[in-house]
Amino acid sequence: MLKALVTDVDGTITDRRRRINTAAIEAIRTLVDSGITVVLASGNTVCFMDGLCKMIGTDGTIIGENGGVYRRTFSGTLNISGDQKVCLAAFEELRDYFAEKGIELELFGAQYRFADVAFARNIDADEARAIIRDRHLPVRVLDTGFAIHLQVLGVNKGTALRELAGELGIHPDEMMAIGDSENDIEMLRAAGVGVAVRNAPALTQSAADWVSQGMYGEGFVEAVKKYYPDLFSR
Ligand SMILES: O=C(O)COP(=O)(O)O
Ligand SMILES: [Mg+2]
Repeated sequence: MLKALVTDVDGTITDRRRRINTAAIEAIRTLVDSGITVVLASGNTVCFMDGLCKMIGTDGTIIGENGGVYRRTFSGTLNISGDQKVCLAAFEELRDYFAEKGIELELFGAQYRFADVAFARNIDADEARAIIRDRHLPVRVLDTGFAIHLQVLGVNKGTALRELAGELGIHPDEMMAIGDSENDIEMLRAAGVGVAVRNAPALTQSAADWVSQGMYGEGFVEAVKKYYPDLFSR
């Protein structure tokens, strides 16, 4: 049996408007009560995810800031593998570029972030990518559908999944990962089983071993039932 489930949050256990799917919460609790480690893996901040883990009922093992941070259990040490200084320097270049066009970039949760930079989707991510490329800045632009993030190259949810697997004493092949967006691609590849929910873009779907029929939280529940049939047959 797959020993751990690593799940994205926004767009995977929530709908497009970020309302959490209550059947997904129930499914996660069934896994946790059966001894499966459930890891929430998001672009979001540690403090946001801590509250979410408490209320859903996991042990607080998380991957945050798109792999820039990860931690085993609520009381574990927070590992910071991103480099926020580099991301902030790139953000300043983007901020100045878009300011000249009369567009103001709105940072998300800056005071709560350790490793990456996130801001509102009021610009075209591809235009930001072109600026980053032209200026040879060592960051990647990620559009999650909920925010735009800047992350240093070589850090993503997949690298964090592998490192976390080491801390948990299990192999990535014994893990299942579920996601909905381009920030999930590496973790879908890194895990033994990678699942994309139906609302995921084509590139994310093609990185998955299996794609659900249902969208958002319904797709999540479908995947959990498919890969853990014994836990849901009663
Ligand atoms: O923080 C975001 O932009 C999206 O978060 P997610 O990785 O949970 O989908
Ligand atoms: Mg998502």
